[in-house]
Amino acid sequence: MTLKLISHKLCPYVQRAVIALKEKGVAFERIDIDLANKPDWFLKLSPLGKVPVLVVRSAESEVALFESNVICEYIEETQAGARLHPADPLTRAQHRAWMEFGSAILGDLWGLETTQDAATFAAKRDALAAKFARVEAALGEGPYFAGAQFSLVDAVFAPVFRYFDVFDAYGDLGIFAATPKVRAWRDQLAQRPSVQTAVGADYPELLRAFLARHDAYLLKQAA
Ligand SMILES: N[C@@H](CCC(=O)N[C@@H](CS)C(=O)NCC(=O)O)C(=O)O
Repeated sequence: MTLKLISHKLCPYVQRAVIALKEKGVAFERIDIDLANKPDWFLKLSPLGKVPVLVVRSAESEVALFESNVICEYIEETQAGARLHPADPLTRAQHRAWMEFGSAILGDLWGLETTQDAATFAAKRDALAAKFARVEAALGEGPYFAGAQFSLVDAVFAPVFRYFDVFDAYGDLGIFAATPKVRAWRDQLAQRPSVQTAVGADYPELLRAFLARHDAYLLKQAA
């Protein structure tokens, strides 16, 4: 079986799949596409025209999986290596719920990036801080979401935090001020090799250029 991940260099949903594959030590091919100019072959594979897509090829078939959390689950179920889900069904279900929460937070983050006025920016920032307060309440003693064991919840949140690394360069957004456990978790994830290598060295530069294209309030604040 071969695995091919259709990717975009900035996409946090792609990164969670990359982190899961790297944590498992699985070989895969990564193909970056331009989302502003999607190739026809990609549009045929991806029903919503979104990355990531994982193309699973065997002697019998070639299947294109979409939806990042589904891709992570498939990787966990089929690949050897470290277990990225807890064995207990109830705890596993809780983990899946927090993986969904990680996607919801990304939606809020997207709103923050593309906001162009101060009042909307402040409201969105506060909404995001409130969501991280819920994460704070769910965290234990660390270092990872579930304690000592790195899990798919960590794979989902690591790229969320990585976005903030770039925002931090533009001043403290105040989002993590009241969430010390989230801050410690974020610092821990930043040291994980799978997380560090999930994006290229050009990531910060590409993200800044992306924000500039969206005329983000965030960048104006820094000017
Ligand atoms: N629910 C999807 C979201 C993926 C997603 O939004 N990907 C973005 C890039 S980060 C995308 O492909 N956008 C292209 C578009 O919507 O045209 C998942 O979890 O895989």
